[in-house]
Amino acid sequence: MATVHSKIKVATRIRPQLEGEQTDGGIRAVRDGPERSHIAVNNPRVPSQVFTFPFASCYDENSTQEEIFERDILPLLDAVYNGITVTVFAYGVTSSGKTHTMQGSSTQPGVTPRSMEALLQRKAVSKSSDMSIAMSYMEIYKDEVYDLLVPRDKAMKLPVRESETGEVFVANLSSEPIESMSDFDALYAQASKQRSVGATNLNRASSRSHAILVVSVTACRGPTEQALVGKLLLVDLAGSENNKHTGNDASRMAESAAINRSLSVLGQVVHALNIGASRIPYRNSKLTRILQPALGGNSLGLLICNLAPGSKFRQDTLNTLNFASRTKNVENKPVVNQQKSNAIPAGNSYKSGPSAENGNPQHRIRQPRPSADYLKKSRVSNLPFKVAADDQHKAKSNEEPKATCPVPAALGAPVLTEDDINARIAKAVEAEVARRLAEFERHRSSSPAEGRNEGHRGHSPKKASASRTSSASPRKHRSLDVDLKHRLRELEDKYERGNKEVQLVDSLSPASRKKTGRAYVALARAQSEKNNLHLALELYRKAEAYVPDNAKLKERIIEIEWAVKHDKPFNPSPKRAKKPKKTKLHRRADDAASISQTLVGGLGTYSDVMDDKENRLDVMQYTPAKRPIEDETDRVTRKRHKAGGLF
Ligand SMILES: Nc1ncnc2c1ncn2[C@@H]1O[C@H](COP(=O)(O)OP(=O)(O)OP(=O)(O)O)[C@@H](O)[C@H]1O
Repeated sequence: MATVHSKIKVATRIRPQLEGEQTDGGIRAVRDGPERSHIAVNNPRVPSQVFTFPFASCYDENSTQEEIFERDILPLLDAVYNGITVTVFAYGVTSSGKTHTMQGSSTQPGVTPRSMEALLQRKAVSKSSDMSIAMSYMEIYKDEVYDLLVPRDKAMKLPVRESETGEVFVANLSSEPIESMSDFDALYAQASKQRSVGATNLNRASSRSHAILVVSVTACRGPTEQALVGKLLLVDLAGSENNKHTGNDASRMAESAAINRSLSVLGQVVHALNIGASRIPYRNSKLTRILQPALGGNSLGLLICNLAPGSKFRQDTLNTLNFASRTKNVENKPVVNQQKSNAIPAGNSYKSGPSAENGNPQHRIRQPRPSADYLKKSRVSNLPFKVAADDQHKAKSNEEPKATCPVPAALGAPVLTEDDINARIAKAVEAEVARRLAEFERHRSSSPAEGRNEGHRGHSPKKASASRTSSASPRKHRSLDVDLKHRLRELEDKYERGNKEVQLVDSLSPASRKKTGRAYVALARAQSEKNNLHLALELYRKAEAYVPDNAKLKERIIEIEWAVKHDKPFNPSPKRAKKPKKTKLHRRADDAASISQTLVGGLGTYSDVMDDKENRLDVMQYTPAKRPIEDETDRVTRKRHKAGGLF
């Protein structure tokens, strides 16, 4: 059976306006039909432009926790119950409502308590007496993993490892059995108190870490001695931060840098998956390493993008929507996790450590590490959705190459390995052959009519038919052959180019990347001035491969895409008013912020990047004057000298 891919589902939610917050109504959730909706964002600088971002679910300010749970989460719990890993992650700028959506409050419980309640209810009504539920809870703080079920003063940094089957896991992470909601509430409340939270200007209780709750559901099914082990990962990401707004002090700034860096890697992983890169940078952060199964791997994924309605968040909103649009193209290959039930202690899927009470995480209740011989991934055909075939183990990982510990294929992470690409090319060629043969057949079967037409052109039908069978057919075959070869070459070239480009980007220093990005921007700009929008778009996208975190560039791409889609001329947004020159004192005060932000290059750091002259891409600040294309290089060079930096 063929492998079935499942794309990450994306839901968006606009939070209500907070007290004292300024909004201009520039962002709306619009329902186009029962299954179709989009987010509309006005371009405040060009009022006639409305950017639209279609998603599976778009929730507006009035949406309730219940609505989101019923529509988007509940259907996924079936999958967990059937042995599949499901990852739900909340993403968005700081104070956009991620924690509210995932955790909620006592009066408005969010996704996490509702999911736990639903799973426990399922366990209660389940005929299977051997269903067990357990939870682990961790946070990633400054790129280190800590166990939230362990008292804070005893919590050690936990390593992220990989089992021999390729399963990525957090070593020594404790796990507690859950029998009832009161069990869960007590543990969760205690653990949540340990999560790193701090006050910023934007959020009195801003999450300074990414929190990942893992709920494992083990169900032993009948006499087959097989247990299905489904997992639900509920991820409350820390928000990307613009330190202009947060007013962070030095220690918050370090946290902020770590948050933005990991989110930036998340964006890079999604970008690499989108362009079919041969190397996906999962290992560049603990967050992406742990979320690897949900990002082009073997779990089902739901991304909830939280949006803040305030006008000062407009750029962050566009960044978030941009990220969401890319994420919805990421394909996973979900598999069912099956274990022999005799490998699992009766009544509970977790081993008890010798001393759970002593607080030492090394000796607490731990997750079993499934060993290669009894961990088996298989297909289950009667699930409410389709899952991947066993050919996962044939695929190669597209993780970055590793000398000592290659990622085994059972991990299911690979998307678009070399073999995949070849398979795709072969498939595309096959489809092309089939299409052309069908066309050819159609053509042949309509020969009498053609004969009549040709008769009109002065040939006798007989003659026409004869000439077709004697000479036209081989000629057609020949041209078919040439066409196919040409197409195949095109596809191969495209793949080669894509790979080379990624390799090239990887091999360049950050400064060279910026330079190359800028060169593409200059060329793109020249083309957009000439109204060659398709070419300009292509060049801007190329530039993006070199500077993936430049928010302004992303915005420019969205604007041109909009113009191309609506067949409208592209009018660059008006130049922004120049900021007053900063004094030495101001500049010094800003230094830490802009340098760390620029180095981090995280999503949602646009203002910081743009305010850092040295690194400015200056996409929007060009004058749409009619300059000949050859002047562009000079202009860029001149500007670079003037700025004393790369530009
Ligand atoms: N849908 C909503 N309804 C009512 N209040 C909300 C909603 N979403 C968010 N809020 C409120 O907005 C504020 C910020 O929300 P929250 O703390 O969930 O943001 P966050 O994205 O998790 O922020 P951070 O990344 O800084 O942790 C909170 O006071 C929260 O109660």
